[in-house]
Amino acid sequence: AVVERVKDLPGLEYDFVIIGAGTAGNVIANRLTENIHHSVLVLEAGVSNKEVLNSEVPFFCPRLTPNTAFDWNYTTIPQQSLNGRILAYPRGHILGGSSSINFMAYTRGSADDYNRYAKLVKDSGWSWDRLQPYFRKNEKFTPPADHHNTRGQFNPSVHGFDGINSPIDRRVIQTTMELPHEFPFNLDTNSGHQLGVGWTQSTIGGGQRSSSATSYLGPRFVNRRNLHVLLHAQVARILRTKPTHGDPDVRTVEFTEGVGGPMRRITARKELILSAGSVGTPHILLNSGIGNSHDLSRIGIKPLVHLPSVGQNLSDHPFVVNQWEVNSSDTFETINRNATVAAADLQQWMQSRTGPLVDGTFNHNAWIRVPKNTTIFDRFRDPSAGPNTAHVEFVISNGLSHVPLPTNIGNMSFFVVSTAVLTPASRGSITINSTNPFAPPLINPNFLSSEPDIAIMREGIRSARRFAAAPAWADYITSPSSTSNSTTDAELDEVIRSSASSFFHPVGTAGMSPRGADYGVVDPDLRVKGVKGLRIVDASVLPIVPAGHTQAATYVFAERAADLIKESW
Ligand SMILES: Cc1cc2nc3c(=O)[nH]c(=O)nc-3n(C[C@H](O)[C@H](O)[C@H](O)COP(=O)(O)OP(=O)(O)OC[C@H]3O[C@@H](n4cnc5c(N)ncnc54)[C@H](O)[C@@H]3O)c2cc1C
Repeated sequence: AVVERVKDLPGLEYDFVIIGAGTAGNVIANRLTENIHHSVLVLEAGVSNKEVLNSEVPFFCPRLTPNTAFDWNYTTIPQQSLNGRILAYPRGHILGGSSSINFMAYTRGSADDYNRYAKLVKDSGWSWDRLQPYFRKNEKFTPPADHHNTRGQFNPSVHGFDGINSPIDRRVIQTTMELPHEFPFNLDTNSGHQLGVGWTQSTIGGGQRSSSATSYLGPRFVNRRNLHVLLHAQVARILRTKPTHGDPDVRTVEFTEGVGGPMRRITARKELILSAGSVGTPHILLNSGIGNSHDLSRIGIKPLVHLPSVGQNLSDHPFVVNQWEVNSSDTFETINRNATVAAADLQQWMQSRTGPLVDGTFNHNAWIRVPKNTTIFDRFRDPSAGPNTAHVEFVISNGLSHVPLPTNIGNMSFFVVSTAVLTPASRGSITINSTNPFAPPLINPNFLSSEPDIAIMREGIRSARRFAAAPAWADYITSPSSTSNSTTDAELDEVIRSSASSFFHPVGTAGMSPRGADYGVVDPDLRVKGVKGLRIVDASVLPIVPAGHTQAATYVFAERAADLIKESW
């Protein structure tokens, strides 16, 4: 059951206590309670996902962030390489975590990404091949609610089976035929061989969002007698359970009951599982004295374990929007600027889960490597996980998706290609500067601080311009891109530094490393180094960001983690 008060819980004794009912946390909650002898409590700071319309209606996903009740509403510190700008850094503050507020793209990255993880942590269990059963466990492939024919849009053999037709789809596919060398069509970019242009697969089913809350905590699971979820429970820190010899035993957690409510404590009988995400997880560890002891002592926090990698090694994807004016009004701007149109579409969605709102904000992604003739890698090591891994992604959209729309666009409509650097060399951090556990952490993605990142972004923008210059767009696009005057490296750099922002994919802040390594935060079985009774299962353990949106990797890591935990008990 999901409850809002401690008094509504059956008691305060649980085998496992999970911190964070997010993407990964709910996978663990579901899988551990398959065994009726295991009792689980999940502590979630955020609100219920029930009847949050913008979380249900796929097309309204951009309305969930930033600055809403469903977002932690974090901002970054000023970004040095982005002209000192401060960026919004959304994270889900709702049952389902970021899976309840994200843009729903389901992209696995490349096989290279996972094989690199296995190598980095010296555990072949995290390789692409060995993770296949978990990819399938995570997925129930369903036909889209717009009833379009999906033949030729994905490869059934690489998937689990337990309103597209946007007006630009035809032109995207035509581009793959006109420029097959740079933009080949790829039947299924989730097969491990990601390169090329493919149809987007999304965490949408029956015309509405599928999150970890609607799936892993669906009614038949959340009502298990051995599973309880407490909302509005914000965890402050993890505490030593009892004095022990050797590594401290840390199965006790301190949290508030309700916003600003009293502090409570609870101790897991078996294990505490930290699933608060790439920002929340290092934040809680640092509040608990688990981090760089010198830094923690300096701000007045008593160190418990010296783990200097906590909060470090943050990698995230920066992205830039490229837009071209078009001669059609059959674009997202029409829904986003016209409340009457939106209301009619919503009416249709409510009645039948059909119409334009059943899809997210893009139907195609392109995964590309920078051209072989660039000189970038004469000077820098290629940062990709392997030769079949993209450096750049295009997210191809039928218009601008954020509301409110910019005020300076009048009645214009656009074709939009967002370019993201998938293989960043920059590393950022999550740190704290307060002993108050509820003060927000300092978030520094440190975007584009490493030279190859900006060089790759430049190539991505040039490549997007070539895409839009294909004959397929000639009778549609009516003006050069908004940044077309910028062509030299220096001019492009200015466009990038003045407009890049987060693609929302931070990982690595509690990174996995080989057993016995003197860096990293968790071992390959996800146990926190130097303590007993605590594991981390969420995106923060991925050592490097994959060349894909991060929810698929998070789900799949969590599925395997659940098996590792079950094996131990
Ligand atoms: C706006 C946005 C768009 C995105 N779009 C996509 C996309 O299209 N495709 C994709 O693959 N990925 C996308 N992502 C990224 C993806 O959603 C995340 O990588 C993934 O969901 C992370 O899962 P997680 O389990 O690590 O963390 P989360 O799902 O964020 O879960 C963490 C949970 O812990 C809770 N929590 C945190 N701190 C505390 C505390 N102190 N006490 C109690 N509870 C706490 C949070 O409230 C949250 O519920 C997007 C993310 C955002 C924010």
